[in-house]
Amino acid sequence: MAERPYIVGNWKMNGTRAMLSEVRAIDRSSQRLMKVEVALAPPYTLIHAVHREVEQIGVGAQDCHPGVDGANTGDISASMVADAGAKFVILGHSERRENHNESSELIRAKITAAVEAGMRVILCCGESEATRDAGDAEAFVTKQIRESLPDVLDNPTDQLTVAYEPIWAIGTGRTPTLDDIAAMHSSIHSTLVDLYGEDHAAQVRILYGGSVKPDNAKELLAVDGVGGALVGGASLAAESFLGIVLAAAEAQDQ
Ligand SMILES: O=C(CO)COP(=O)(O)O
Repeated sequence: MAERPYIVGNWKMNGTRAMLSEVRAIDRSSQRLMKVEVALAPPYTLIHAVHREVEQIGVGAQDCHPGVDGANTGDISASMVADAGAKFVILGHSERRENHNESSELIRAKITAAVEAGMRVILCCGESEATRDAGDAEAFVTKQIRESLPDVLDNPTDQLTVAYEPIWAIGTGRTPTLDDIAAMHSSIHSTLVDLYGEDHAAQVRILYGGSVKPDNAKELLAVDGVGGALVGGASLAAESFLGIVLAAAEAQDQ
């Protein structure tokens, strides 16, 4: 991978202001790990507070509405999260696809809105266990990526990160084999080459997500084509998240 590994914490529906002390600890320690790019995606309610707290690490959102403004009670637009301090948005997470019936078409509209608001996007993709067992995982993920990416990405190098998160590995303590991860990341890279050409695709980091912990991070991050990790549960405490950041720095040295 061309760039530094990228370790992103997705706090999901967790976190109150009491957790800002964890953010401070993550930020201050990440200062010593210049080899790794670190970011957190807290819930909307904490984006601004986290943004004000950090000096070294990035801050992002977990979603945005595809519209610009208007009568959408309870929704938050891309420019609103950008105004709160977010520099990127996670889109297409399987929890949103499942719990909110988000289609690839809607995700495409959200990516467009995020990019137009000047933000980077982490596009999530990943198959269910049934799809993997049927031998269709790579075809499924390729289709998800092709259908979710809009034409507006004129500069994917700066605008896009892809996160491969097999649904059955999220929050379960299970992970694919290292060979399966390598094969999927290679397949995703090929899709990006088809879409954007070799030079651009080489710069788009492909993260792995799903039960990344301090004790498995080093081997997962050493897999060919893995450019970082999208971390759920283990990002909620500074100690475990920093363990993963440290593993990324070590994997980089090897
Ligand atoms: O969904 C994830 C990150 O977006 C992964 O969650 P866990 O790390 O808790 O498995």
